[in-house]
Amino acid sequence: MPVAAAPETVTCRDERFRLYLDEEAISNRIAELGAQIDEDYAETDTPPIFIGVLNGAYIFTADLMRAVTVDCEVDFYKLSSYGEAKVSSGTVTERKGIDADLEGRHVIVVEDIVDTGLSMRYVLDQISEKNPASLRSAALLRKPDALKVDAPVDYLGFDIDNLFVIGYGLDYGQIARNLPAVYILDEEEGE
Ligand SMILES: O=P(O)(O)OC[C@H]1O[C@H](OP(=O)(O)OP(=O)(O)O)[C@H](O)[C@@H]1O
Ligand code: HPA
Repeated sequence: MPVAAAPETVTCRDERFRLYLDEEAISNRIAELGAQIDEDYAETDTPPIFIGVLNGAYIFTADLMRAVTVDCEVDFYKLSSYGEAKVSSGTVTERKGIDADLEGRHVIVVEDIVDTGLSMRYVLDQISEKNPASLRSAALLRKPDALKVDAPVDYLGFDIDNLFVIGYGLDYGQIARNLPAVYILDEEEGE
Protein backbone atom coordinates (compact mmCIF):
# COMPACT_ATOMS: atom_id res chain seq x y z
CA MET A 1 0.00 0.00 0.00
CA PRO A 2 1.51 3.40 -0.94
CA VAL A 3 2.33 5.62 2.06
CA ALA A 4 1.34 9.30 1.82
CA ALA A 5 4.18 11.81 2.21
CA ALA A 6 4.16 13.77 5.47
CA PRO A 7 2.30 17.08 4.98
CA GLU A 8 4.35 20.32 4.96
CA THR A 9 2.32 21.89 7.78
CA VAL A 10 -0.01 20.60 10.49
CA THR A 11 -2.22 22.33 13.05
CA CYS A 12 -2.15 21.05 16.60
CA ARG A 13 -4.13 22.65 19.43
CA ASP A 14 -4.77 25.67 17.17
CA GLU A 15 -1.06 26.28 16.56
CA ARG A 16 0.72 25.79 13.26
CA PHE A 17 3.76 23.54 12.92
CA ARG A 18 5.96 23.01 9.85
CA LEU A 19 7.76 19.89 8.68
CA TYR A 20 11.27 19.90 10.16
CA LEU A 21 12.67 16.34 9.83
CA ASP A 22 11.00 14.03 7.37
CA GLU A 23 10.75 10.25 7.63
CA GLU A 24 13.70 9.65 5.33
CA ALA A 25 16.03 11.95 7.28
CA ILE A 26 14.99 10.27 10.52
CA SER A 27 15.37 6.70 9.27
CA ASN A 28 18.72 7.42 7.59
CA ARG A 29 20.13 8.88 10.80
CA ILE A 30 18.77 6.00 12.89
CA ALA A 31 20.47 3.52 10.54
CA GLU A 32 23.77 5.32 11.21
CA LEU A 33 23.23 5.25 14.97
CA GLY A 34 22.35 1.53 14.81
CA ALA A 35 25.57 0.79 12.92
CA GLN A 36 27.55 2.73 15.54
CA ILE A 37 25.90 0.79 18.37
CA ASP A 38 26.60 -2.51 16.57
CA GLU A 39 30.26 -1.57 16.38
CA ASP A 40 30.48 -0.41 20.01
CA TYR A 41 28.74 -3.49 21.49
CA ALA A 42 30.10 -6.22 19.17
CA GLU A 43 32.46 -7.56 21.82
CA THR A 44 30.49 -7.12 25.06
CA ASP A 45 30.10 -10.10 27.38
CA THR A 46 26.34 -9.54 27.85
CA PRO A 47 23.80 -8.01 25.46
CA PRO A 48 23.16 -4.29 25.94
CA ILE A 49 19.77 -3.33 27.34
CA PHE A 50 17.92 -0.30 25.98
CA ILE A 51 15.89 1.64 28.56
CA GLY A 52 13.28 3.64 26.67
CA VAL A 53 11.92 6.67 28.53
CA LEU A 54 8.13 6.70 28.16
CA ASN A 55 6.03 7.99 26.73
CA GLY A 56 7.87 10.07 24.16
CA ALA A 57 10.66 7.62 23.28
CA TYR A 58 8.46 4.63 22.42
CA ILE A 59 8.74 5.09 18.65
CA PHE A 60 12.44 6.01 18.59
CA THR A 61 13.25 3.06 20.89
CA ALA A 62 11.45 0.64 18.57
CA ASP A 63 13.12 2.00 15.44
CA LEU A 64 16.60 2.28 17.00
CA MET A 65 16.45 -1.33 18.24
CA ARG A 66 15.49 -2.54 14.80
CA ALA A 67 18.51 -0.72 13.34
CA VAL A 68 20.77 -2.75 15.64
CA THR A 69 21.80 -6.32 14.76
CA VAL A 70 23.73 -7.37 17.90
CA ASP A 71 21.68 -9.22 20.54
CA CYS A 72 19.94 -6.67 22.76
CA GLU A 73 17.14 -6.31 25.30
CA VAL A 74 14.62 -3.59 26.11
CA ASP A 75 12.79 -2.26 29.15
CA PHE A 76 11.05 1.03 29.91
CA TYR A 77 11.06 3.81 32.47
CA LYS A 78 8.12 6.23 32.63
CA LEU A 79 8.68 9.85 33.65
CA SER A 80 6.87 13.09 33.13
CA SER A 81 7.85 16.74 33.41
CA TYR A 82 5.89 18.67 30.76
CA GLY A 83 2.18 17.95 31.39
CA GLU A 84 0.00 19.88 28.94
CA ALA A 85 2.48 22.74 28.50
CA LYS A 86 5.15 23.66 25.95
CA VAL A 87 7.67 24.34 28.72
CA SER A 88 9.17 22.07 31.36
CA SER A 89 7.62 22.11 34.83
CA GLY A 90 11.20 21.90 36.10
CA THR A 91 10.33 18.81 38.13
CA VAL A 92 10.77 15.25 36.88
CA THR A 93 8.12 12.87 38.25
CA GLU A 94 8.58 9.10 38.14
CA ARG A 95 5.44 7.30 36.89
CA LYS A 96 6.77 3.76 36.48
CA GLY A 97 10.11 2.31 37.59
CA ILE A 98 12.40 -0.05 35.67
CA ASP A 99 11.62 -3.76 36.15
CA ALA A 100 14.93 -5.14 34.83
CA ASP A 101 17.89 -5.67 37.17
CA LEU A 102 20.55 -3.35 35.71
CA GLU A 103 23.46 -4.33 37.97
CA GLY A 104 26.40 -5.39 35.79
CA ARG A 105 24.47 -4.65 32.58
CA HIS A 106 25.47 -2.51 29.59
CA VAL A 107 22.69 0.09 29.60
CA ILE A 108 21.69 2.50 26.83
CA VAL A 109 19.08 5.10 27.89
CA VAL A 110 16.85 6.13 24.99
CA GLU A 111 15.12 9.54 24.95
CA ASP A 112 13.15 11.17 22.17
CA ILE A 113 14.45 14.62 23.12
CA VAL A 114 16.92 16.32 25.43
CA ASP A 115 15.51 19.82 25.98
CA THR A 116 16.44 21.29 29.38
CA GLY A 117 18.25 17.99 29.99
CA LEU A 118 16.53 17.49 33.35
CA SER A 119 14.91 14.18 32.37
CA MET A 120 18.07 12.66 30.88
CA ARG A 121 20.10 13.83 33.88
CA TYR A 122 17.53 12.27 36.23
CA VAL A 123 17.57 8.91 34.40
CA LEU A 124 21.36 8.75 34.20
CA ASP A 125 21.65 9.52 37.93
CA GLN A 126 19.03 6.92 38.87
CA ILE A 127 20.58 4.18 36.72
CA SER A 128 24.14 4.98 37.88
CA GLU A 129 23.05 3.99 41.38
CA LYS A 130 22.16 0.50 40.12
CA ASN A 131 25.83 -0.24 39.30
CA PRO A 132 25.57 -0.98 35.57
CA ALA A 133 28.69 -2.32 33.79
CA SER A 134 28.42 0.64 31.42
CA LEU A 135 25.97 3.47 30.83
CA ARG A 136 25.42 5.37 27.60
CA SER A 137 22.59 7.46 26.21
CA ALA A 138 20.80 7.97 22.92
CA ALA A 139 18.45 10.80 21.95
CA LEU A 140 16.84 11.52 18.61
CA LEU A 141 16.76 15.27 19.25
CA ARG A 142 18.63 17.78 21.40
CA LYS A 143 18.10 21.52 21.84
CA PRO A 144 21.60 22.85 22.65
CA ASP A 145 20.23 26.34 23.44
CA ALA A 146 17.75 25.01 26.02
CA LEU A 147 20.08 22.84 28.11
CA LYS A 148 20.10 23.69 31.81
CA VAL A 149 22.11 20.78 33.18
CA ASP A 150 24.86 18.47 31.99
CA ALA A 151 23.06 15.72 30.03
CA PRO A 152 25.51 13.79 27.86
CA VAL A 153 24.24 12.07 24.70
CA ASP A 154 26.46 9.37 23.18
CA TYR A 155 24.19 8.57 20.22
CA LEU A 156 22.55 11.76 18.96
CA GLY A 157 20.17 12.04 16.04
CA PHE A 158 19.98 15.80 15.51
CA ASP A 159 20.69 19.09 17.25
CA ILE A 160 17.65 21.29 16.62
CA ASP A 161 16.44 24.88 17.06
CA ASN A 162 15.09 25.95 20.43
CA LEU A 163 11.40 25.75 19.47
CA PHE A 164 8.66 23.31 20.47
CA VAL A 165 8.48 20.17 18.30
CA ILE A 166 5.87 17.46 17.87
CA GLY A 167 5.51 14.13 16.08
CA TYR A 168 7.41 10.83 15.96
CA GLY A 169 6.48 10.19 19.61
CA LEU A 170 6.64 13.81 20.79
CA ASP A 171 3.36 15.23 22.02
CA TYR A 172 1.61 18.51 22.65
CA GLY A 173 -0.76 17.84 25.55
CA GLN A 174 -0.66 14.09 24.73
CA ILE A 175 -1.68 14.42 21.08
CA ALA A 176 0.44 14.44 17.86
CA ARG A 177 2.69 11.54 18.89
CA ASN A 178 1.43 9.61 15.84
CA LEU A 179 2.70 12.09 13.25
CA PRO A 180 5.26 10.14 11.19
CA ALA A 181 7.79 13.00 11.05
CA VAL A 182 9.04 15.81 13.33
CA TYR A 183 7.25 19.18 13.09
CA ILE A 184 8.44 22.46 14.62
CA LEU A 185 6.37 25.40 15.84
CA ASP A 186 6.05 27.85 12.97
CA GLU A 187 8.23 30.83 13.95
CA GLU A 188 5.77 33.27 12.37
CA GLU A 189 3.26 32.16 14.99
CA GLY A 190 5.76 32.86 17.84
CA GLU A 191 6.20 30.88 21.09
O1 LIG B 1 15.08 17.65 28.66
P1 LIG B 1 13.75 17.86 29.30
O2 LIG B 1 13.42 19.32 29.44
O3 LIG B 1 13.61 17.11 30.60
O4 LIG B 1 12.65 17.31 28.29
C1 LIG B 1 12.71 16.03 27.74
C2 LIG B 1 11.62 15.14 28.26
O5 LIG B 1 10.34 15.74 28.08
C3 LIG B 1 9.48 14.85 27.40
O6 LIG B 1 8.79 14.04 28.31
P2 LIG B 1 7.44 14.50 29.03
O7 LIG B 1 7.74 14.87 30.44
O8 LIG B 1 6.73 15.51 28.21
O9 LIG B 1 6.61 13.15 29.06
P3 LIG B 1 6.22 12.23 27.81
O10 LIG B 1 7.49 11.51 27.41
O11 LIG B 1 5.21 11.31 28.35
O12 LIG B 1 5.72 13.12 26.71
C4 LIG B 1 10.44 14.00 26.57
O13 LIG B 1 9.86 12.77 26.21
C5 LIG B 1 11.62 13.84 27.47
O14 LIG B 1 11.48 12.74 28.35
O1 HPA C 1 9.82 20.38 22.11
C1 HPA C 1 9.21 19.46 22.74
N1 HPA C 1 8.10 18.88 22.24
C2 HPA C 1 7.42 17.90 22.88
N2 HPA C 1 7.81 17.41 24.05
C3 HPA C 1 8.92 17.93 24.60
N3 HPA C 1 9.53 17.61 25.74
C4 HPA C 1 10.59 18.40 25.85
N4 HPA C 1 10.69 19.23 24.80
C5 HPA C 1 9.65 18.95 23.99
